[in-house]
Amino acid sequence: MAGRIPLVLLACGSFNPITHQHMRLFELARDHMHQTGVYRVVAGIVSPVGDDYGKQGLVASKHRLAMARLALQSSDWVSVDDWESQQADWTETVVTMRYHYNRIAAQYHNSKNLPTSSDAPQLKLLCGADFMDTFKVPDLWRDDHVEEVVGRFGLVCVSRGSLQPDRAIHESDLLSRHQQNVFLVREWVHNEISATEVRRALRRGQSVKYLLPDSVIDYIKEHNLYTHNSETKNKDSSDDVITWRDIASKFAMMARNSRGGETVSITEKNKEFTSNRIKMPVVAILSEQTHSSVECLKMTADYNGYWKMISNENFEEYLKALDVNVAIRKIATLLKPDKDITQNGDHFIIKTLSTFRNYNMDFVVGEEFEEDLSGVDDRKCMTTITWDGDKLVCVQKGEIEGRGWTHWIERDELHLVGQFSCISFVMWYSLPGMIVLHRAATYQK
Ligand SMILES: Nc1ncnc2c1ncn2[C@@H]1O[C@H](COP(=O)(O)OP(=O)(O)OP(=O)(O)O)[C@@H](O)[C@H]1O
Ligand SMILES: O=C(O)c1ccc[n+]([C@@H]2O[C@H](COP(=O)([O-])O)[C@@H](O)[C@H]2O)c1
Repeated sequence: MAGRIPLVLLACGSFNPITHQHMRLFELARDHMHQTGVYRVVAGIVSPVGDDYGKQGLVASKHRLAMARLALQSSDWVSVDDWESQQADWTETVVTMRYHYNRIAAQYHNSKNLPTSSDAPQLKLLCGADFMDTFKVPDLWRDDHVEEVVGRFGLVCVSRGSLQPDRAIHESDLLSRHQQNVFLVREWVHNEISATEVRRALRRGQSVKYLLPDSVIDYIKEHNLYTHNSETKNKDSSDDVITWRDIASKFAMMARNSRGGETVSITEKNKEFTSNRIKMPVVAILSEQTHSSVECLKMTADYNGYWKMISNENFEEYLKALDVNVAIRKIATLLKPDKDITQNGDHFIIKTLSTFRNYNMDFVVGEEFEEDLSGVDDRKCMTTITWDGDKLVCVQKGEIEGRGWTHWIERDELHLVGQFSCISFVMWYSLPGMIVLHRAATYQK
């Protein structure tokens, strides 16, 4: 590793409490940065946010620091730093980065026995994909701060669930401009440990063993940390106190966890909301203009997943009406194609997979595109998919009138109805591992 740039990774967050996955972030990031052939990771820092952050259920920083220290006893390169949490007010991330960068640079310059060829260490922010997604929440981050975080320092971002950080970069001019300084790390072992879920389990008296180190579990028990009472800390006392931070954290949580239907609704316009609970970098003024940005945060149902077909009604009739030849019809009706759906906001990739043929759709809701149905009935259509509430409604304009389909989710079942003028088919999918009883009558057209 001689000649490489020494690198320190800094992770900022609540760590409420620290989990195994927080620590995995460091290991994944270090491997990735070593693979670049450019960097040599020399240290990692966990920096828990101060108590003024005001996030729901945030226990005192002395406990979050103590738990992080216990957890990281097994690491010989990652440590916990209390500077951020000791500040009188909530501290913006870039301020924490500047502090650590200056501290590390001073140490480097004061060090007597440095090889002359040694480069000064760099500092990069380590985060999960949900953290990077919060950059786009209106008025949450100052643009010049994001510019400094990614431009001056740099970001190492680890994938989380179905969030697509490469798309977030593509859609942001600022992030695209500094793309060479944003390192995306793919976590192949999907690990959806979330501190929120850990706290929920603890409140319910359920086991969190193997999600957290035993020493942290013992600490939580000893100090009776995560209870129904602690979770109400910083909870809105009044419905009309809405801050951008509330919206941001709700948005990030929904993006990560939502399984349908959850929305952020702002009922009052042109009203100024200030928070007496947390120090805000901005005062959120919900004007007509910002109201519409909040509307953008609405999450519709989450279609992500690998869906197994469990029922298929009237499909042969439908294919027949589309003039699909008898041989293909026979094969198609014997198959049970699965749906592999990747959804990132309004961007969808729907793969229909079978042993005979695969059919892929890649679309953005609301944007018309030319759909080539080769392998289905070999026609072309101008296709637009729109939201009708939580339903995805597809209109396929072309030779056949009234052609289209509708997808929707009920509990853990995905439904598909395809139709044109007078004929329709119904398909029904479940996530693997679910036991679903077939109640055809309920779903007949
Ligand atoms: N399972 C995970 N995969 C990838 N990144 C994660 C994961 N859990 C946490 N992180 C990242 O760790 C950092 C600190 O996270 P934080 O303390 O907010 O924990 P969290 O599990 O995200 O909490 P919460 O459940 O309350 O949102 C953030 O950058 C976050 O994106
Ligand atoms: O610097 C900012 O403007 C800024 C805006 C929003 C969030 N942050 C930081 O991002 C982290 C988010 O942590 P969490 O637990 O809310 O996911 C936490 O360390 C915050 O201080 C920072």
